[in-house]
Amino acid sequence: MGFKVCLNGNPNDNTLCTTKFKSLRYAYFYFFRFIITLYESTSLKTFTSKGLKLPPGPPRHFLTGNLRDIPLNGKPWETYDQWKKRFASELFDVRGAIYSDRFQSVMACDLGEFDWSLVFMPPNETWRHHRAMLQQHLGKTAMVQHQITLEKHSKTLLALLLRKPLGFLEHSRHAIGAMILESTYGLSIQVENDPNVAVVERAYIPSWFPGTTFKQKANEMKIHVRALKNEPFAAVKAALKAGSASPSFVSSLLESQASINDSFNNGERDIDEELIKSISAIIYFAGIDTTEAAVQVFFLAMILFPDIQKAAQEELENVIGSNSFPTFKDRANLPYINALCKEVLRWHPVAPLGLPHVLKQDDVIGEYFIPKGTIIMGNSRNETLDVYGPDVDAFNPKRFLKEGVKDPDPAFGYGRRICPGRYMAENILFIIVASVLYTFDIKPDEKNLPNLDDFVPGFIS
Ligand code: HEM
Repeated sequence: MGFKVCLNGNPNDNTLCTTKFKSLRYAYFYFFRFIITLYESTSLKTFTSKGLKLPPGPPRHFLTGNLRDIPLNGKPWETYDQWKKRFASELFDVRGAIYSDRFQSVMACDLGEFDWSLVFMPPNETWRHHRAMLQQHLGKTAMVQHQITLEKHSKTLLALLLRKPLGFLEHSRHAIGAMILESTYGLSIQVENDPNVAVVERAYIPSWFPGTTFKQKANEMKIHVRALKNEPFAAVKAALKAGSASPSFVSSLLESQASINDSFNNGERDIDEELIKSISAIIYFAGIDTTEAAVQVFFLAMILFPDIQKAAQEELENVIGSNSFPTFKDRANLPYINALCKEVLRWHPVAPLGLPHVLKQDDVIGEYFIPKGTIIMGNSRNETLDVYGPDVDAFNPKRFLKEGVKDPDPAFGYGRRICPGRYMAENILFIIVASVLYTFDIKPDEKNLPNLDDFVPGFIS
């Protein structure tokens, strides 16, 4: 398993590197960095006296540590891959109990009031409880109950594509959002100007807005995040009261609140409204950008590899014929389409460096000392390339048709933090891929061919 031991154990460094510091902010930064350097040199003495050393890594600079080594442009996963070849080890699974913490993002948790989100929670009782609840809704067996909704919105996508093919990016986001919102809240999503879609979409930080200050952004985020949690939830409550609620995760939780309270931990931990709001809101928040990006990778691959597109269309035609649309019932008979979906996740994992895990307590691996607070990032991009043989850069679904080939699981993260929405994501990807390829040919704009170097680095690439 590949991973990157991140630098100097200061969880704030990654946050700092993406923020533009000016004048006074620089002064604050260097002052605190100086204090941290002093602190680190003291703790360094403690473990070097025991014959231990820090894991190998790029040499650190005075005051800035390894901050300047973090590549901000290009393809950072390639730099981390070079580091991994020298520094790799096994951590997330075997030592998952201590390598599953998160760093507390001040912007998201304190200023943006995102501390209810399980993505940022430390791995405590509350986090375990939230994950167990999500499992009921997003686990492998729970998927059957969402498939009708997913099929319905895949057809909405086809209708939108027929009307305006060049809007394929916005149509895909709309369809994925509708699938997630309808299965979670039972809300019927309008094709245009849906009020619930507008509410949840606004919860994304408006970082593009020129002149927006850090504080303004945080205040705005707070308002939209509260709306994301409260408004779709309030709509379900109102529908339940009026007797018009469609079955959904939220409605079933609200209806069975009392009985669930008795069965969970013998009633020690309540399923209150706050909990229902938090776990349902995180589904949209964590699921939309990631799944949308995977669908974008699919479109890109189909443009670049027309022979693969053709092979997939032939399978669909042979299995489904010409009088119907693909459904989940066809899935078992569509091995090439299933393999193509896996190849989308492997070829360009949309979260190429996963989400940072943080070490909860000091640890020793061999002769190395890993200080508490060290950030560990799985190099998922590298993981999904490494194990699949020499033609790793090629988009080749056939690799997944061979016996015993591993699924591209690192695309969904690691250990105890592995993405709880992965089955939902795979289901959405399948129905979109099958429906779109069955109905349309995807062709590039010859004058404006996409370039593989145009992938933008970031949590989602
Ligand atoms: C192709 C689509 C998706 C990809 C590639 C993806 C990938 C990831 C990754 C890499 C992580 C971090 C795991 C770690 O820390 O090791 C994560 C976490 C998470 N994902 Fe996904 N995800 C996808 C779709 C979804 C969907 C559809 C949902 C919800 C329905 C979802 C919900 C979550 C949540 C709640 C977490 C936080 C888990 C925790 O911190 O304990 N994801 N995902």
